[in-house]
Amino acid sequence: MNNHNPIIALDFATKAEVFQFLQPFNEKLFVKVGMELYFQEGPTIVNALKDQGHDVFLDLKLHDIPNTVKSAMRGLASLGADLVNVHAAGGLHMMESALEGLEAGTLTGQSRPLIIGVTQLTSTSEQQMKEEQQINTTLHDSVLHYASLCKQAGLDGVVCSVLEASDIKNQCGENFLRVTPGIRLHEGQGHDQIRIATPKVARLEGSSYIVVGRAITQSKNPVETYKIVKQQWEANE
Ligand SMILES: O=c1ccn([C@@H]2O[C@H](COP(=O)(O)O)[C@@H](O)[C@H]2O)c(=O)[nH]1
Repeated sequence: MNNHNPIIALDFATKAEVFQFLQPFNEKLFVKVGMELYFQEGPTIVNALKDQGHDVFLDLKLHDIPNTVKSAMRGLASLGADLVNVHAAGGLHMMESALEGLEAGTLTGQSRPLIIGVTQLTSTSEQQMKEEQQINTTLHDSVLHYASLCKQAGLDGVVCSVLEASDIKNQCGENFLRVTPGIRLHEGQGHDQIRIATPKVARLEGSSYIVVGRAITQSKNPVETYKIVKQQWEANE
């Protein structure tokens, strides 16, 4: 997996829309398949993207009882995705089971997909977390707590916002991945996201990977916007 490439969230409804979008790029990308696309197109969308040489993050955020998640991960392991995830809120046992399923389902000769845990969604605010989830701490501490739970379960990293990336790096180590959505080039374009940052801030704060959806997919010129995002993300200063 190439962490110089921003991960493009392919939040489209059909395979046709995806390949129309990808056609002008003419290069190997790191893309994310989420629920919208996977639930409509199924596993073949992962195979098709891999056949074109792209790295794939399969973002299905599994969250169920340990046995169900283990069996689901066993099935997902053979699809060829490079990165998969679960909700850390499912708990330590669920995350350990997810990892076991992934290891059991990985085909001989293939490497196991990396697995990360979603801490607090980047669309969640501290007030919302306190009122709706009844978690009585700061959002920052909740994210750090979930990160240490993910590490304890043997996961490879977390999904978090840029705002927590540097403290997770200090707490869990450089090699523990910080995958950060909620990326925007400009203020005031957050849509439903609450904890947002630019690609440049993500780099400075120690994100391992950035996930960028609408800023690229809904821009007038997605290839040009991708280049701007990548330049901010990669720049050596
Ligand atoms: O906490 C999370 C976890 C996952 N996502 C996903 O990332 C993209 C972000 O899309 P934008 O259009 O750049 O907002 C989207 O597919 C989410 O499902 C997230 O945003 N936050």
